[in-house]
Amino acid sequence: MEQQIERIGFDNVSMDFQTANGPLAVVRDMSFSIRQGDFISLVGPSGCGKTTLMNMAAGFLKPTRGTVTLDGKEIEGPGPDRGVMFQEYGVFPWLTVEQNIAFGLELKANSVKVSAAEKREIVERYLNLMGLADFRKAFPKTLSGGMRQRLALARTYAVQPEFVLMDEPFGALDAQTRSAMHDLLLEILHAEGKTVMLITHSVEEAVYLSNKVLVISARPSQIREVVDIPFPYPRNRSLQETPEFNALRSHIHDSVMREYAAQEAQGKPKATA
Ligand SMILES: Nc1ncnc2c1ncn2[C@@H]1O[C@H](COP(=O)(O)OP(=O)(O)OP(=O)(O)O)[C@@H](O)[C@H]1O
Repeated sequence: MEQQIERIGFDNVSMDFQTANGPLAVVRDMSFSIRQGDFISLVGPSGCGKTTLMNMAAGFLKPTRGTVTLDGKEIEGPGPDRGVMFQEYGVFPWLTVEQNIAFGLELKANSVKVSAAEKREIVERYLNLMGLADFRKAFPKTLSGGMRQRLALARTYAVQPEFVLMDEPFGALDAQTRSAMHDLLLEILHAEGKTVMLITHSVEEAVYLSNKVLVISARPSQIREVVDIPFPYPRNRSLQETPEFNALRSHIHDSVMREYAAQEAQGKPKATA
């Protein structure tokens, strides 16, 4: 079964940061697998190390101990196989909408041959898919928040990464736009079959989008719970009205709140770096 193949593996991973107040143990002995086709969400208290874990998968950070692997090989750095989308830095303000989408392709062209015609076709495809075709010459500052987010998604997707790593990508959006982005994302994933790692503070978002939710504990973080989300794809909004959805949501919510309380009890994070 495709679903069972491990693609990204965290094997006994620990991360300590050196801070002005001494070493800070952020991640401790964490092991988990992201399998082909998974949509896996990480939820947990603020500052517990979710971004740190994503940065390791992206290849921006190496663990202090343990290994993070891609198809069994240790991850040594970033690559076009992993598209990363952050909340704030998804788009370049000095490039137009179409230039932003094309940007990743320029980088990719260094490693994989992409012809000019192919590039145009990919840019067109994502302009249309994201409803941005009429804004191709616009600069990001003239777009709404939702449009900018769609642009960021288009840019990440245009490179056609196998993995999409997203850190709170919808955090700044209003509820309606956020909800529309969820459905757009599910639609694209259904069409293109990607493997996704999402960090979110919204338990509802995690349950709606994922097939697996990892509840991360207070620091030094470990996996408190792995919750399988059994709803088949494609999903739609009516799922959120079901008792099964609500039961999972409140279970995960309670679990996260316990970790928030545990982290509060440890005192405020000492690191300011
Ligand atoms: N380069 C660094 N040097 C020192 N400390 C760091 C560094 N990067 C992160 N930290 C600390 O590690 C902890 C975990 O940070 P991280 O950003 O991974 O948490 P998070 O779970 O993503 O938080 P949030 O949900 O608030 O975004 C924090 O206390 C942070 O201050």
